[in-house]
Amino acid sequence: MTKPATISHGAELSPLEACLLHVAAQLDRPITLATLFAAQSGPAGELTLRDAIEVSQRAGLQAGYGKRKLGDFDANLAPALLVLEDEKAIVYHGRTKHGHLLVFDPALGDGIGEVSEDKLKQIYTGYAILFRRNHQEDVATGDAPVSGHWFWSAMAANRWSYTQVGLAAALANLLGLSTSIFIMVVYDRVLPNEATESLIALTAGVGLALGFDFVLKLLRAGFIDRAGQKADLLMGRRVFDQILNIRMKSRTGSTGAMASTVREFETLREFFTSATLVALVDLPFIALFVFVIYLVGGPLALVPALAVPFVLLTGVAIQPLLSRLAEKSFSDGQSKQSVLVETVSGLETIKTTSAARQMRTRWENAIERQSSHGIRSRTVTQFALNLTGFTQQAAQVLIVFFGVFLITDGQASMGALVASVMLTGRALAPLGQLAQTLTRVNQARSAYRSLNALMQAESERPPGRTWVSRDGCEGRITFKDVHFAYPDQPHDTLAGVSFSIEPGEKVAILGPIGSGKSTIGRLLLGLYEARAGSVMLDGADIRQIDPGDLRRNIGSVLQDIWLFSGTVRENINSGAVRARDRDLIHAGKVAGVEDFLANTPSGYDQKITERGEGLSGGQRQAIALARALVGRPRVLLLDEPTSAMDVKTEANVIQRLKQATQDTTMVIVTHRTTLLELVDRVIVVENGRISADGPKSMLSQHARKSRRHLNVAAS
Ligand SMILES: Nc1ncnc2c1ncn2[C@@H]1O[C@H](COP(=O)(O)OP(=O)(O)OP(=O)(O)O)[C@@H](O)[C@H]1O
Repeated sequence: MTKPATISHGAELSPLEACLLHVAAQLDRPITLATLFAAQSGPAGELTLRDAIEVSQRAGLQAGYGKRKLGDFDANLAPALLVLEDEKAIVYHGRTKHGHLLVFDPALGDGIGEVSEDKLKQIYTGYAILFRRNHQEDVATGDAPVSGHWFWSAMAANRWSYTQVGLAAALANLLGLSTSIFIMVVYDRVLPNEATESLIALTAGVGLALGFDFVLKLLRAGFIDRAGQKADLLMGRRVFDQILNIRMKSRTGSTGAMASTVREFETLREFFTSATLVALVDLPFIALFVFVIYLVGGPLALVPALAVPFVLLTGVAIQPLLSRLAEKSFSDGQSKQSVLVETVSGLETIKTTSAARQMRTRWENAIERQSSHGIRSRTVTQFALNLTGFTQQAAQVLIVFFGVFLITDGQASMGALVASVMLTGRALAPLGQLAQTLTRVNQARSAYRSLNALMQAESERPPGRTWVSRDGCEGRITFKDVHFAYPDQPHDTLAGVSFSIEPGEKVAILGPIGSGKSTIGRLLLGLYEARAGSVMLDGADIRQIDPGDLRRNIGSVLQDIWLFSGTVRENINSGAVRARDRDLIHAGKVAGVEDFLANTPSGYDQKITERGEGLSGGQRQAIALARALVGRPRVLLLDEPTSAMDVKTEANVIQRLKQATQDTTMVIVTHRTTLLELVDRVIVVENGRISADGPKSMLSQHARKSRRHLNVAAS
């Protein structure tokens, strides 16, 4: 048996992944490993079929998954990905003259081989993914048609469900006429003639219509639910992916506000998948009811014909007010959420400082505003609701009033009057919910607006964007006259920074606080882009490298350590794609994680709470360091990696790190002289500029001057 496809740092590619990379390369829409890894959502971190389709679409391919017989495959369908049993896959390329199939099988290496149709039939699941290229222009402009608008394309995908809802509503409304007509016929024909047989036949007919109506309503609810589920599936992931891929500079507003915006996805989804929509669908049928009243009761139709526009106009009149109130209540919700998130995440600090009062005041202000806007919104809604109720009842009373005159004049029958009263009630019924529906329309619109702004924010992975795929890297870092300013900052944080670090070189970046040291690291990781100049890895501008590939090759420990809830193992392994146990243990040893895990019964499976609470600062740093090391990256970027460790632990970590990273390019941002043991060269940054760059010995030659200048603490 041959070995499975591998990538440079050892993680194995599944057959599906290898096949997808092969197809994408064949169709000239290459997919980078990083893109592939970023899409994996299977339980064991593997690529699912759904992920495969999503990745293809992002890369500018149209991909369709479905059932297809092996005999149907001809040259037009190549290349196609055939799903085999046991989670295997191959790529179909065509047929030979003898009827054999030409296939790429990742288990057999890079070439294309032949296989007989009968042999393949035994393991083919019957399902395949077919691919087609989007036009190059679509890809270049980033609007590949398959991806479409995050919201409207999902709605469009539901068009059949909504057509069904519309048809069901039309039928239900037609059937709704039956009871009124039934009563009219009973009054006018059955009662005077005592026609019991007709009565039985009519009752059976109406009974049938009511039963049908009941089933239709059930079906309608089912269609709407299905549309909701589909919308969830199509939009939910896109919204979350956008959060993951949003450019740091586009991340505006607080964490709470962003979370609140995303939560509003629920409001939007619910609007399009709830009874509210049904109420809107019923609106056009009012005209039908008024027309039937005209047929039945003649001039009586004037009453609903006037009542309906009256209620509708009231709705239109309160619309701007409701819209303004919905916007306000939306932003109130955001501020409330911001205060809440900030308070909960900073609880320890808030308790130990006098910030509690400040946060409570902000919270109370937000609540007060929300409640006062809520009251106003409810008052307006209630007013409209009462007015509609009043109009409905007044219309029915008026119909009876005029109806009596018409009957006396012989222009209408008793049955026509009763039917008109019932039909008027039915015609005005959808208007009863108009005020609430309008409120919800406005809420949904506010939610859509802010979610759309989030979805339109600049992404690191815009659809259709392709990168040059690079597997490994040598580790040469170059900054060429880099200028950079944070968003909304008037001054450049980095003003013309240039340096070059050779593969395997170890460099410390020193400088006073706020001088721009960490910013250099953020630019290297591609978290922010230089305003002018370029940041390069192995001679390639990092803007040409897939951000995932870039960060996979640069192991980093940032100044603010962030651990997520889960086990120590999960936290460390998140630093690599499918990390192997031996890499985990190696990284844990070097970073000093094993030292403190040795005393725990669960070892690497020890649970960590959110943000690593429950661990000491030094322990958190050790886990973060192990996370940076586990993928055995060619570049290490460490921003104060040991600042919370005691002297002995730090010394041990430094010794082990020195041995483990002999070939690694290392950039350490620090104030601590102890870490200088790891480096050969220092770069000094002051006010966003490089003020010195040279061998480490430069520090001891100018020790006193440097200390004062660089803020380097004595060890
Ligand atoms: N996200 C941000 N938005 C706006 N300004 C920022 C942001 N992060 C940092 N800055 C500003 O950029 C400047 C440089 O910050 P940086 O974090 O690079 O400093 P540093 O040299 O690493 O400092 P320290 O030694 O304190 O870590 C600071 O003046 C800071 O106020």
